[in-house]
Amino acid sequence: MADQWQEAYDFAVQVARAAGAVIRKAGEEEIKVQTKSCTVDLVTKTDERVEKIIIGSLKEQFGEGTHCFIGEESVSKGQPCILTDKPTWIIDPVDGTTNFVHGFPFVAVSIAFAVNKEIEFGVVYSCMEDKMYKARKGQGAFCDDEPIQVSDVKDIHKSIIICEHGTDRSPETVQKIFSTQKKILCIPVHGLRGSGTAATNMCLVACGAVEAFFEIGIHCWDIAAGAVIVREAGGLLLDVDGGPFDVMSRRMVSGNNMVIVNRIIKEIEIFDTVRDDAPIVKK
Ligand SMILES: O=P(O)(O)O[C@H]1[C@H](O)[C@@H](O)[C@H](O)[C@H](O)[C@@H]1O
Ligand SMILES: [Mg+2]
Repeated sequence: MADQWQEAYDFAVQVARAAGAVIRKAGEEEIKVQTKSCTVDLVTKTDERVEKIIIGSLKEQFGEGTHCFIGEESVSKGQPCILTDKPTWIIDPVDGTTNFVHGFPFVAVSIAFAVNKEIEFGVVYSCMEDKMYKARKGQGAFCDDEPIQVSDVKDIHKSIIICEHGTDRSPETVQKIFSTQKKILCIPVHGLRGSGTAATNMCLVACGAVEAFFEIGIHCWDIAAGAVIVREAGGLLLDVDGGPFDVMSRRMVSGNNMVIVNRIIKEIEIFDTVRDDAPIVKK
């Protein structure tokens, strides 16, 4: 049953586009900002509304009960964040909420679909740029229906690397993040960048605009769709310690080839995070 999930893939593209239109419209109105885990972890009514629209449409299309859902805002309200073998949608309704709040024009809808814990397809709609990135396992990666490919640069000195700062502002963590960035910048590389959305960053790796993107502290909904897009564009993903990529681990290096990725890994100062699927400890 080679094309078992084609309908779901096509539908995800449609849903992401519609969700992006809602975000664009909401960006023209007054945005009320609230916080989640800390004062720099922002959320808006649009994040919640768009997640409801996406999950509602998917349930209507595929039937309640047959598919599982992991959505950023549902998890923050206490829904489980466990990836099982069942068909599971992994959704970030607004990746780049801080950008959205500030009018910084990189905001993405990220929708991934996993079966047997493997990501079958991913859709990232960069809604302010109106760019639709998508990939299905074994079928290549696309931006607006044009095939995309990672860069062929092997010399780290000729690379651009994306790194983000995340939302953990403890001085020890910030120190490690800046120390890592300083070491990479001084290799030297051509430049460091960051769009403020992990999903978009991964698409920038996939289309060859940058050579690598790494982050500790991201969540499965930030990177699940991007992961299959990077792989299908010829890139690779690893854990920040060089081990296998684990979508629930909150750590990831994505890049165009092993030479670049291994060189980045050498410089990363790792700090602790709690896995997305860790049991919730009641206080
Ligand atoms: O919370 P949203 O969905 O906007 O996503 C996160 C980004 O994707 C990260 O790369 C980024 O570093 C931030 O942690 C940001 O929170
Ligand atoms: Mg996100």
